[in-house]
Amino acid sequence: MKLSVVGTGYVGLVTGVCLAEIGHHVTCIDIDEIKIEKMKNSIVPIYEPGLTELMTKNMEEDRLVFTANHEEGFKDADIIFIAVGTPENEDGSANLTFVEEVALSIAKTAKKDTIVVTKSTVPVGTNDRLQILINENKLNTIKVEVVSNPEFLREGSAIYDTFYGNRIVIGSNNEKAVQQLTELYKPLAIPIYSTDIRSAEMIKYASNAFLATKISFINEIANICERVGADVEKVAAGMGLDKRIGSAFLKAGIGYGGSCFPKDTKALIQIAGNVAYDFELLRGVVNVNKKQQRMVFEKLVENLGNLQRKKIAVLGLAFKPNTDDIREAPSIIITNELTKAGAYVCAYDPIATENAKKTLDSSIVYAEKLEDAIKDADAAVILTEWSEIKNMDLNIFKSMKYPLVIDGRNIFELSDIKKLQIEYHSIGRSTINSYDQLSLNS
Ligand SMILES: NC(=O)C1=CN([C@@H]2O[C@H](COP(=O)(O)OP(=O)(O)OC[C@H]3O[C@@H](n4cnc5c(N)ncnc54)[C@H](O)[C@@H]3O)[C@@H](O)[C@H]2O)C=CC1
Ligand SMILES: O=C(O)[C@H]1O[C@H](OP(=O)(O)OP(=O)(O)OC[C@H]2O[C@@H](n3ccc(=O)[nH]c3=O)[C@H](O)[C@@H]2O)[C@H](O)[C@@H](O)[C@@H]1O
Repeated sequence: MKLSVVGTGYVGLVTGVCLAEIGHHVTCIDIDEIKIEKMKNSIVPIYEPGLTELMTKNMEEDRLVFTANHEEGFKDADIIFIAVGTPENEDGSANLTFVEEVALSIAKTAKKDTIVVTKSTVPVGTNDRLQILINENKLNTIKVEVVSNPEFLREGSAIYDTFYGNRIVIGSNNEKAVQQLTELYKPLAIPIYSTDIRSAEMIKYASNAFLATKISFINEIANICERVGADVEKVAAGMGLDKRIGSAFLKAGIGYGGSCFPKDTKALIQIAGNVAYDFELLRGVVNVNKKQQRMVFEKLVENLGNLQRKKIAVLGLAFKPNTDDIREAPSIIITNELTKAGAYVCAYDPIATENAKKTLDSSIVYAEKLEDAIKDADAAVILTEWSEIKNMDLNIFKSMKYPLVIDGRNIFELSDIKKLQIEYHSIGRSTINSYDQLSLNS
């Protein structure tokens, strides 16, 4: 099939490349001409494991091309995927400007019957409105069928998720369109769940909101564990053994970040609000997350006191490992608080530093190596569970001025930490302070 994918971000580019890999001819379109030029030269503009190799392979095998010109990109398309951003408006609702621009552009330039597949996360009712928008603005006598096909991939494992996802959701009342999409996805051998458009749109928000709820729930449990002397890691493991609960998304930490959970939870609260429904539970989830994102900073102040001129090593900036994405990363909030408090922040991230430089306070210094960030620091905070940080030689903490470590991701075993002379605080687990004990004993 001949496909076009509009938007070459984390979703669009991965989708385009994977669809080419299963044999389709794909044209990826983006308004960002610099991005398009890069991709034409086999440069992937984002960090996503495995993407460069797969993209280059499919370009060489003539199944993948790039253009900044919508008309050229739509010319031969049997199916057009919309994968542009739907960022958050100030009131928390989803900004549909980019999606609507693409729909209008399809209406004005498409010259053959086509299916328009919305992969972008859009509020319930949006696809119906896009259908009307296209029908009312069509310049050619063609049939355009709008279908909802929400995306469930995760950054950092986007290619794996595309090939081995749990389900593909197709929302449409048009049997022919569903059949054509089923055919398109057949080589992936992933179960297809076909439903009406509005339910498909809601499945996306409900799924993200549910996962966010699990995270806020376990974070609340973690905060209680700290006060009652239980260990959240053990609690989560014990809970997860119950298949009805499941062990996924029960990792306590510094709250969820990223380009989707924060915006999609707020958008769903808005979607509910628009029909006069107060989604109380989800408001709680969002508020708990706000509180949790500040937790590392608060633990730091509690244990170090005044942060003026203190060197704080910030280990990890990306919102999760294996991505360069720092959109809504807890590191933004924490480094802001640190700089506001007069601390000298020395940050290290294996991949996300370039993006961080564009977003974080200009006073932040970026270390080339993990050990450079830690050396002579008054405290270190761990914000992303990169394997490089997880597997670091713990003796590096000896080079700190005072070995206070606040681990926001519970990446170290307490038994390993006990072997060091260190003051170690994590989330929902007991504090280890062998440094003070040792200094008292000596
Ligand atoms: N990032 C993720 O892991 C996931 C994102 N989603 C959803 O997918 C959508 C896209 O997300 P991302 O890929 O993260 O976005 P992104 O921000 O990484 O990329 C969006 C791309 O669209 C391009 N664009 C904007 N307007 C355009 C236009 N008129 N024509 C052509 N290109 C245009 C931008 O230049 C940019 O390259 C969002 O609705 C998001 O909620 C869904 C699942 C996973
Ligand atoms: O709509 C989206 O954009 C995507 O959002 C998430 O994917 P992603 O944001 O890439 O990453 P996750 O692995 O879900 O992590 C999100 C955040 O939750 C945090 N998290 C995750 C799991 C956990 O147990 N605890 C926890 O704090 C992570 O550190 C991260 O900050 C969903 O997992 C995807 O299914 C969805 O497609």
